[in-house]
Amino acid sequence: MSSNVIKLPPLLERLGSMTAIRDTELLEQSLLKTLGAVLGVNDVSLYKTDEYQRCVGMLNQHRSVVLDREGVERVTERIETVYQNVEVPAPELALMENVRLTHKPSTWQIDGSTLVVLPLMNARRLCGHIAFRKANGLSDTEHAIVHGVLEVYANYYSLLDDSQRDQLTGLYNRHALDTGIERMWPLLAQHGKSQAPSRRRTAEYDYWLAMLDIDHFKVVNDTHGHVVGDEILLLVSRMVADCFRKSDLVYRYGGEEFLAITSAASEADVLDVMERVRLRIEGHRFPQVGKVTISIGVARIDAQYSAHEIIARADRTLYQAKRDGRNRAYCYDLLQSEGALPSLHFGSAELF
Ligand SMILES: Nc1nc2c(ncn2[C@@H]2O[C@H](COP(=O)(O)OP(=O)(O)OP(=O)(O)O)[C@@H](O)[C@H]2O)c(=O)[nH]1
Repeated sequence: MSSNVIKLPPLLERLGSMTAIRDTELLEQSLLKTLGAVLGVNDVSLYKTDEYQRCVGMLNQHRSVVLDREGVERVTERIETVYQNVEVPAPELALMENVRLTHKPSTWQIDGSTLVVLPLMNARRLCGHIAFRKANGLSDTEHAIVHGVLEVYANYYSLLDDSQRDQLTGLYNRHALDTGIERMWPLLAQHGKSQAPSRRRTAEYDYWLAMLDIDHFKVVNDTHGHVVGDEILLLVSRMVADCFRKSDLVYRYGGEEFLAITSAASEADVLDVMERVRLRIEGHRFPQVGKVTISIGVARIDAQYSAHEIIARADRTLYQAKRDGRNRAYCYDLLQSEGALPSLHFGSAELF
Protein backbone atom coordinates (compact mmCIF):
# COMPACT_ATOMS: atom_id res chain seq x y z
CA MET A 1 0.00 0.00 0.00
CA SER A 2 1.44 3.39 -0.98
CA SER A 3 2.18 5.93 1.74
CA ASN A 4 -0.37 8.25 0.11
CA VAL A 5 -3.28 5.95 0.90
CA ILE A 6 -5.09 6.86 4.10
CA LYS A 7 -6.62 4.02 6.10
CA LEU A 8 -10.22 4.86 7.01
CA PRO A 9 -10.82 2.96 10.30
CA PRO A 10 -7.79 4.51 12.11
CA LEU A 11 -8.86 7.93 10.79
CA LEU A 12 -12.42 7.47 12.10
CA GLU A 13 -11.00 6.25 15.39
CA ARG A 14 -8.86 9.40 15.62
CA LEU A 15 -11.86 11.61 14.80
CA GLY A 16 -13.87 9.76 17.44
CA SER A 17 -11.27 10.38 20.11
CA MET A 18 -10.95 14.03 19.02
CA THR A 19 -14.63 14.69 19.63
CA ALA A 20 -14.58 12.90 23.00
CA ILE A 21 -12.33 15.69 24.35
CA ARG A 22 -13.73 18.40 26.62
CA ASP A 23 -11.00 21.05 26.52
CA THR A 24 -9.90 23.27 23.61
CA GLU A 25 -6.15 22.91 24.20
CA LEU A 26 -6.36 19.12 24.37
CA LEU A 27 -8.43 19.27 21.20
CA GLU A 28 -5.65 21.23 19.45
CA GLN A 29 -3.13 18.62 20.57
CA SER A 30 -5.39 15.86 19.34
CA LEU A 31 -5.76 17.55 15.95
CA LEU A 32 -1.98 17.58 15.52
CA LYS A 33 -1.72 13.93 16.52
CA THR A 34 -4.50 13.02 14.10
CA LEU A 35 -2.91 14.87 11.19
CA GLY A 36 0.54 13.50 12.01
CA ALA A 37 -0.71 9.92 12.12
CA VAL A 38 -3.05 10.18 9.12
CA LEU A 39 -0.46 11.86 6.85
CA GLY A 40 2.53 9.96 8.21
CA VAL A 41 4.46 13.11 9.12
CA ASN A 42 6.53 13.38 12.28
CA ASP A 43 6.42 17.11 12.94
CA VAL A 44 3.20 19.11 12.81
CA SER A 45 2.86 22.64 14.16
CA LEU A 46 -0.15 24.80 14.87
CA TYR A 47 0.46 28.55 14.90
CA LYS A 48 -2.45 30.39 16.54
CA THR A 49 -3.14 33.89 15.26
CA ASP A 50 -5.27 36.77 16.52
CA GLU A 51 -7.57 38.95 14.42
CA TYR A 52 -4.57 41.01 13.25
CA GLN A 53 -2.86 37.77 12.17
CA ARG A 54 -0.18 38.09 14.81
CA CYS A 55 1.07 34.76 16.10
CA VAL A 56 -0.13 34.38 19.70
CA GLY A 57 0.80 30.78 20.49
CA MET A 58 2.31 27.63 19.03
CA LEU A 59 1.88 23.90 19.51
CA ASN A 60 4.24 21.41 17.96
CA GLN A 61 3.71 17.70 17.86
CA HIS A 62 6.74 15.53 17.31
CA ARG A 63 6.45 11.82 16.63
CA SER A 64 9.36 9.45 16.47
CA VAL A 65 9.39 5.77 15.68
CA VAL A 66 12.16 3.71 17.27
CA LEU A 67 12.88 0.00 17.22
CA ASP A 68 13.03 -1.57 20.68
CA ARG A 69 15.40 -4.42 21.62
CA GLU A 70 13.04 -7.02 20.16
CA GLY A 71 12.94 -5.08 16.90
CA VAL A 72 9.34 -3.93 17.48
CA GLU A 73 8.47 -0.39 16.35
CA ARG A 74 7.56 1.97 19.21
CA VAL A 75 6.00 5.37 18.58
CA THR A 76 6.75 8.20 20.99
CA GLU A 77 4.90 11.51 20.80
CA ARG A 78 5.91 14.82 22.35
CA ILE A 79 3.93 18.06 22.42
CA GLU A 80 5.66 21.41 22.88
CA THR A 81 3.59 24.48 23.68
CA VAL A 82 4.76 28.09 23.47
CA TYR A 83 2.30 30.60 24.84
CA GLN A 84 4.06 33.86 23.97
CA ASN A 85 6.87 35.36 21.89
CA VAL A 86 6.66 32.64 19.26
CA GLU A 87 9.42 32.68 16.67
CA VAL A 88 8.01 31.55 13.33
CA PRO A 89 10.62 30.29 10.80
CA ALA A 90 10.88 32.47 7.66
CA PRO A 91 9.50 29.90 5.12
CA GLU A 92 6.47 29.20 7.33
CA LEU A 93 5.96 32.96 7.74
CA ALA A 94 5.99 33.48 3.97
CA LEU A 95 3.44 30.71 3.37
CA MET A 96 1.27 31.95 6.25
CA GLU A 97 1.02 35.29 4.47
CA ASN A 98 -0.19 33.49 1.29
CA VAL A 99 -2.74 31.56 3.35
CA ARG A 100 -3.90 34.77 5.02
CA LEU A 101 -4.61 36.30 1.60
CA THR A 102 -6.29 33.29 -0.01
CA HIS A 103 -7.58 31.16 2.91
CA LYS A 104 -6.22 28.24 0.89
CA PRO A 105 -3.28 25.85 1.48
CA SER A 106 0.12 27.05 0.32
CA THR A 107 3.19 24.91 -0.41
CA TRP A 108 6.91 25.38 -1.04
CA GLN A 109 9.53 22.86 -2.20
CA ILE A 110 12.48 23.19 0.16
CA ASP A 111 15.47 20.87 0.51
CA GLY A 112 13.83 17.94 -1.24
CA SER A 113 10.54 18.05 0.67
CA THR A 114 7.37 20.12 0.53
CA LEU A 115 6.49 22.58 3.26
CA VAL A 116 2.69 22.67 3.54
CA VAL A 117 0.77 25.40 5.39
CA LEU A 118 -2.99 24.98 5.81
CA PRO A 119 -5.55 27.52 7.02
CA LEU A 120 -7.27 26.79 10.33
CA MET A 121 -10.69 28.41 10.31
CA ASN A 122 -13.11 29.15 13.11
CA ALA A 123 -16.54 30.53 12.23
CA ARG A 124 -15.20 31.70 8.83
CA ARG A 125 -12.34 33.53 10.52
CA LEU A 126 -8.72 32.50 10.00
CA CYS A 127 -7.58 31.62 13.53
CA GLY A 128 -4.35 29.76 12.83
CA HIS A 129 -2.11 27.78 10.50
CA ILE A 130 -1.09 24.14 10.41
CA ALA A 131 2.44 23.60 9.10
CA PHE A 132 4.38 20.44 8.27
CA ARG A 133 6.86 19.04 5.77
CA LYS A 134 6.02 16.04 3.62
CA ALA A 135 8.12 14.32 0.97
CA ASN A 136 5.78 14.80 -2.00
CA GLY A 137 3.24 17.27 -0.68
CA LEU A 138 -0.42 16.23 -0.40
CA SER A 139 -2.30 14.10 -2.91
CA ASP A 140 -5.84 15.14 -3.89
CA THR A 141 -7.27 12.45 -1.58
CA GLU A 142 -5.13 13.65 1.30
CA HIS A 143 -6.22 17.23 0.66
CA ALA A 144 -9.89 16.18 0.78
CA ILE A 145 -9.42 14.17 3.97
CA VAL A 146 -7.43 16.89 5.72
CA HIS A 147 -10.12 19.40 4.73
CA GLY A 148 -12.75 17.13 6.32
CA VAL A 149 -10.72 16.65 9.51
CA LEU A 150 -10.22 20.42 9.83
CA GLU A 151 -13.95 21.04 9.38
CA VAL A 152 -14.88 18.53 12.10
CA TYR A 153 -12.23 20.15 14.30
CA ALA A 154 -13.49 23.71 13.68
CA ASN A 155 -17.11 22.83 14.43
CA TYR A 156 -16.22 20.96 17.57
CA TYR A 157 -13.76 23.65 18.68
CA SER A 158 -16.42 26.37 18.63
CA LEU A 159 -18.77 24.18 20.70
CA LEU A 160 -16.04 23.57 23.28
CA ASP A 161 -14.88 27.18 23.26
CA ASP A 162 -18.44 28.30 24.11
CA SER A 163 -18.44 26.02 27.14
CA GLN A 164 -15.18 27.57 28.38
CA ARG A 165 -16.48 31.13 28.11
CA ASP A 166 -18.35 33.18 30.67
CA GLN A 167 -21.83 33.92 29.29
CA LEU A 168 -21.94 37.56 30.37
CA THR A 169 -18.44 38.80 29.52
CA GLY A 170 -17.21 36.30 26.90
CA LEU A 171 -13.97 35.89 28.87
CA TYR A 172 -12.67 32.44 29.79
CA ASN A 173 -14.60 31.15 32.79
CA ARG A 174 -13.45 29.67 36.09
CA HIS A 175 -13.92 26.16 34.75
CA ALA A 176 -11.46 26.90 31.90
CA LEU A 177 -8.96 28.20 34.45
CA ASP A 178 -9.35 25.21 36.76
CA THR A 179 -8.94 22.70 33.94
CA GLY A 180 -6.15 24.54 32.10
CA ILE A 181 -3.90 25.93 34.80
CA GLU A 182 -2.34 22.68 36.01
CA ARG A 183 -1.31 21.87 32.46
CA MET A 184 0.13 25.28 31.60
CA TRP A 185 1.74 25.85 35.02
CA PRO A 186 5.02 23.97 34.52
CA LEU A 187 5.59 25.89 31.26
CA LEU A 188 4.80 29.27 32.77
CA ALA A 189 6.74 28.60 35.95
CA GLN A 190 9.87 27.28 34.22
CA HIS A 191 9.95 30.09 31.72
CA GLY A 192 11.41 32.67 34.10
CA LYS A 193 14.38 34.85 33.22
CA SER A 194 16.61 32.70 35.38
CA GLN A 195 16.17 29.74 33.02
CA ALA A 196 18.58 29.08 30.18
CA PRO A 197 17.06 30.27 26.90
CA SER A 198 15.78 27.47 24.68
CA ARG A 199 15.49 27.20 20.92
CA ARG A 200 12.25 29.14 20.61
CA ARG A 201 12.41 31.39 23.66
CA THR A 202 14.30 34.45 24.57
CA ALA A 203 13.38 34.17 28.28
CA GLU A 204 13.78 37.93 28.68
CA TYR A 205 10.70 38.06 30.84
CA ASP A 206 8.76 36.45 33.66
CA TYR A 207 5.13 35.48 33.82
CA TRP A 208 2.87 37.26 36.29
CA LEU A 209 -0.56 36.48 37.68
CA ALA A 210 -2.90 39.36 38.50
CA MET A 211 -6.19 39.44 40.37
CA LEU A 212 -8.38 42.44 39.50
CA ASP A 213 -11.51 43.26 41.47
CA ILE A 214 -14.12 46.02 41.00
CA ASP A 215 -14.33 48.27 44.07
CA HIS A 216 -17.59 48.54 46.03
CA PHE A 217 -19.50 46.66 43.38
CA LYS A 218 -22.20 45.73 45.87
CA VAL A 219 -23.05 49.44 46.14
CA VAL A 220 -23.46 49.60 42.34
CA ASN A 221 -25.92 46.69 42.45
CA ASP A 222 -27.74 47.98 45.51
CA THR A 223 -28.06 51.51 44.13
CA HIS A 224 -28.71 50.88 40.43
CA GLY A 225 -29.89 47.26 40.27
CA HIS A 226 -28.42 44.09 38.78
CA VAL A 227 -29.08 45.00 35.15
CA VAL A 228 -26.88 48.07 35.44
CA GLY A 229 -24.43 45.98 37.50
CA ASP A 230 -24.22 43.47 34.64
CA GLU A 231 -23.58 46.26 32.13
CA ILE A 232 -20.73 47.61 34.26
CA LEU A 233 -19.28 44.11 34.52
CA LEU A 234 -19.39 43.70 30.76
CA LEU A 235 -17.79 47.10 30.09
CA VAL A 236 -15.08 46.61 32.72
CA SER A 237 -14.28 43.12 31.39
CA ARG A 238 -13.88 44.49 27.82
CA MET A 239 -11.63 47.31 28.99
CA VAL A 240 -9.51 44.95 31.09
CA ALA A 241 -9.14 42.51 28.16
CA ASP A 242 -8.32 45.45 25.85
CA CYS A 243 -5.40 46.52 28.03
CA PHE A 244 -3.73 43.11 27.79
CA ARG A 245 -2.10 41.51 24.74
CA LYS A 246 -4.08 39.00 22.72
CA SER A 247 -1.68 36.30 23.84
CA ASP A 248 -2.30 37.06 27.53
CA LEU A 249 -4.94 35.03 29.31
CA VAL A 250 -7.85 36.81 30.98
CA TYR A 251 -10.49 34.95 32.99
CA ARG A 252 -13.62 35.94 34.89
CA TYR A 253 -12.55 34.43 38.19
CA GLY A 254 -15.61 35.18 40.27
CA GLY A 255 -18.52 37.64 40.39
CA GLU A 256 -16.65 40.96 39.99
CA GLU A 257 -13.17 39.51 40.02
CA PHE A 258 -10.88 38.82 37.05
CA LEU A 259 -7.62 36.88 36.78
CA ALA A 260 -4.98 37.66 34.16
CA ILE A 261 -1.73 35.93 33.21
CA THR A 262 0.77 38.09 31.37
CA SER A 263 4.50 38.37 30.76
CA ALA A 264 6.74 41.31 31.64
CA ALA A 265 10.47 41.89 32.01
CA SER A 266 10.32 43.36 35.50
CA GLU A 267 8.13 44.27 38.43
CA ALA A 268 8.18 47.90 37.25
CA ASP A 269 6.96 46.81 33.79
CA VAL A 270 4.13 44.68 35.10
CA LEU A 271 3.06 47.46 37.45
CA ASP A 272 3.01 49.84 34.45
CA VAL A 273 0.58 47.50 32.71
CA MET A 274 -1.60 47.25 35.81
CA GLU A 275 -1.58 51.03 36.25
CA ARG A 276 -2.72 51.36 32.65
CA VAL A 277 -5.65 49.04 33.35
CA ARG A 278 -6.52 50.85 36.58
CA LEU A 279 -6.39 54.31 34.96
CA ARG A 280 -8.43 53.16 31.96
CA ILE A 281 -11.30 52.11 34.27
CA GLU A 282 -10.95 55.11 36.56
CA GLY A 283 -10.98 57.50 33.59
CA HIS A 284 -14.13 56.07 31.99
CA ARG A 285 -17.58 57.49 32.67
CA PHE A 286 -19.96 54.53 33.00
CA PRO A 287 -23.65 54.92 32.10
CA GLN A 288 -25.74 55.84 35.17
CA VAL A 289 -22.96 55.00 37.63
CA GLY A 290 -20.25 57.46 36.57
CA LYS A 291 -16.90 56.56 38.07
CA VAL A 292 -15.91 52.96 38.78
CA THR A 293 -12.53 51.83 40.11
CA ILE A 294 -10.69 48.55 40.44
CA SER A 295 -8.00 47.22 42.77
CA ILE A 296 -5.24 44.90 41.57
CA GLY A 297 -2.86 42.43 43.20
CA VAL A 298 -0.09 40.88 41.10
CA ALA A 299 2.42 38.12 41.88
CA ARG A 300 5.33 36.72 39.87
CA ILE A 301 4.88 33.13 38.73
CA ASP A 302 7.73 31.35 40.43
CA ALA A 303 8.72 27.76 39.60
CA GLN A 304 8.97 26.90 43.28
CA TYR A 305 5.29 27.47 43.97
CA SER A 306 2.04 25.92 42.83
CA ALA A 307 -0.67 27.79 40.93
CA HIS A 308 -2.74 27.68 44.11
CA GLU A 309 0.02 29.43 46.06
CA ILE A 310 0.61 32.15 43.45
CA ILE A 311 -3.14 32.84 43.24
CA ALA A 312 -3.17 33.13 47.05
CA ARG A 313 -0.26 35.63 46.86
CA ALA A 314 -2.00 37.76 44.24
CA ASP A 315 -5.22 37.57 46.26
CA ARG A 316 -3.47 38.64 49.47
CA THR A 317 -1.86 41.54 47.59
CA LEU A 318 -5.27 42.55 46.21
CA TYR A 319 -6.70 42.42 49.71
CA GLN A 320 -3.94 44.78 50.87
CA ALA A 321 -4.77 47.20 48.02
CA LYS A 322 -8.40 47.15 49.19
CA ARG A 323 -7.35 47.75 52.79
CA ASP A 324 -5.21 50.72 51.78
CA GLY A 325 -8.18 52.50 50.21
CA ARG A 326 -8.82 50.63 46.88
CA ASN A 327 -8.22 51.97 43.33
CA ARG A 328 -4.57 50.90 43.39
CA ALA A 329 -2.29 48.22 41.92
CA TYR A 330 0.18 46.41 44.16
CA CYS A 331 2.83 43.81 43.55
CA TYR A 332 3.45 41.01 46.07
CA ASP A 333 7.29 41.12 46.03
CA LEU A 334 7.35 44.90 46.41
CA LEU A 335 4.95 44.85 49.38
CA GLN A 336 7.04 42.13 50.93
CA SER A 337 10.33 43.96 50.51
CA GLU A 338 8.72 46.99 52.12
CA GLY A 339 7.57 44.80 55.01
CA ALA A 340 3.92 45.63 54.26
CA LEU A 341 2.93 41.99 53.76
CA PRO A 342 4.09 38.88 55.60
CA SER A 343 5.50 36.19 53.30
CA LEU A 344 3.01 33.60 52.25
CA HIS A 345 4.05 29.97 52.58
CA PHE A 346 1.62 27.15 52.33
CA GLY A 347 1.56 24.92 55.34
CA SER A 348 2.91 27.74 57.50
CA ALA A 349 0.92 29.56 60.13
CA GLU A 350 1.45 32.81 58.19
CA LEU A 351 -1.08 31.89 55.54
CA PHE A 352 -3.99 31.08 57.78
N1 LIG B 1 -24.81 42.50 38.66
C1 LIG B 1 -24.04 41.50 39.04
N2 LIG B 1 -23.51 41.48 40.27
C2 LIG B 1 -22.72 40.46 40.63
C3 LIG B 1 -22.42 39.41 39.75
N3 LIG B 1 -21.59 38.54 40.40
C4 LIG B 1 -21.37 39.04 41.63
N4 LIG B 1 -22.06 40.22 41.79
C5 LIG B 1 -22.14 41.08 42.95
O1 LIG B 1 -20.87 41.61 43.28
C6 LIG B 1 -20.92 42.08 44.63
C7 LIG B 1 -19.61 41.82 45.30
O2 LIG B 1 -19.65 42.38 46.56
P1 LIG B 1 -18.50 42.28 47.63
O3 LIG B 1 -17.82 40.95 47.52
O4 LIG B 1 -19.08 42.65 48.94
O5 LIG B 1 -17.44 43.31 47.16
P2 LIG B 1 -17.54 44.84 46.80
O6 LIG B 1 -18.85 45.46 47.14
O7 LIG B 1 -17.08 44.98 45.39
O8 LIG B 1 -16.47 45.48 47.78
P3 LIG B 1 -14.90 45.44 47.69
O9 LIG B 1 -14.50 44.27 46.80
O10 LIG B 1 -14.44 45.23 49.09
O11 LIG B 1 -14.47 46.75 47.13
C8 LIG B 1 -22.10 41.37 45.28
O12 LIG B 1 -23.13 42.31 45.51
C9 LIG B 1 -22.55 40.36 44.23
O13 LIG B 1 -23.95 40.15 44.25
C10 LIG B 1 -23.00 39.44 38.44
O14 LIG B 1 -22.80 38.55 37.59
N5 LIG B 1 -23.79 40.49 38.14
